[in-house]
Amino acid sequence: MVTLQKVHGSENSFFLLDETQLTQPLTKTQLATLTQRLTNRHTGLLGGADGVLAITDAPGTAGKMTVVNTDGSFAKLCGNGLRTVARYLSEKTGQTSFRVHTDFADLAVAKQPALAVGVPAYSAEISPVSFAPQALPFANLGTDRIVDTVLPAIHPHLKFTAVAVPNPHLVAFVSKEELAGPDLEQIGKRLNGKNPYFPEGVNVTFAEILGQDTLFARTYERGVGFTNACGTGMSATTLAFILTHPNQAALDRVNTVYNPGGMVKTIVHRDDGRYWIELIGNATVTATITLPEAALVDVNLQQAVIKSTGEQAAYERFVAALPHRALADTLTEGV
Ligand SMILES: N[C@H](CCC[C@H](N)C(=O)O)C(=O)O
Repeated sequence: MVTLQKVHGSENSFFLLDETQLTQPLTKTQLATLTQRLTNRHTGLLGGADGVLAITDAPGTAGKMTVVNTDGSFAKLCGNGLRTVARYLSEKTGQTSFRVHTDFADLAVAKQPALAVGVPAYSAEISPVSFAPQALPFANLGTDRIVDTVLPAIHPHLKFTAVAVPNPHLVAFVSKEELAGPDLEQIGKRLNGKNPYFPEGVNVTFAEILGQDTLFARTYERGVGFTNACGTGMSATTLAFILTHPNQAALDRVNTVYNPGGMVKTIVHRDDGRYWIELIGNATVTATITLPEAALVDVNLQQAVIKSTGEQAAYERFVAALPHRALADTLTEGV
């Protein structure tokens, strides 16, 4: 038998699969097929999700995280997901501060004080960071560095910042009206379809500046579409905030980033000239799903036995007490 977890960070939800339970790891094709079925709002379980987080052994770290989007594409990183993987591996190994392996870096994670009763929290290192066109990649935009830059091919007046953390992000600071308007979806769909600018797609975030060190972020995700939160998106947005609004944000200072699913804290660090972002937020497990290994491999979900953990009620109490819920509630996606 195999047990998966339904998890979320800021209501950015995933199925977490520890593949070390399996007699042999899934192939990339099997993982992509499983993800497309399991996360589908109609054919999946528990109303679907925003992706699958697969854990495998990795020498020298507590484990490796692989991120699969709902469309079956693989992502270079997932910030909200990394916090839930950190919790899973912490509870599996008893460690509270360790590294998780990804194809691009071994990332530091740590258990943090709970955000509220019944709302466990973890921090996750978001890195490596690069502004280089080759890192996103982007092309045909008339520049090789996009920081606070108008890109007329994409929008007539918004100023964008493009950064890989290491998955690709395009960020713009907008008004409350723009945040809820049609442009984010239009740009997100266009740059994640066949286009000459971001050939591998890009996560697009619109953020409203609420005050010093305080943002509200909404993301149209590469390979997924709108989600309630995007951890790497909120991390990239905080870095862009510091670079483009230096009188309202600063390195090594705690930022609060609200999103339709809740809230995270971010701190941008710069060590030896290299940026990395510390992402702190909830790691909630809402259910466990148990089924025979053969059924999992064949994506035969009828035999799945689902058990609720009861944690979601505590998370909803925490979120209900947050400011900016009125704005969030107009933007929340089905979990
Ligand atoms: N869709 C993203 C991966 C998931 C990132 C997001 N869920 C996060 O929390 O960072 C991509 O393909 O780059």
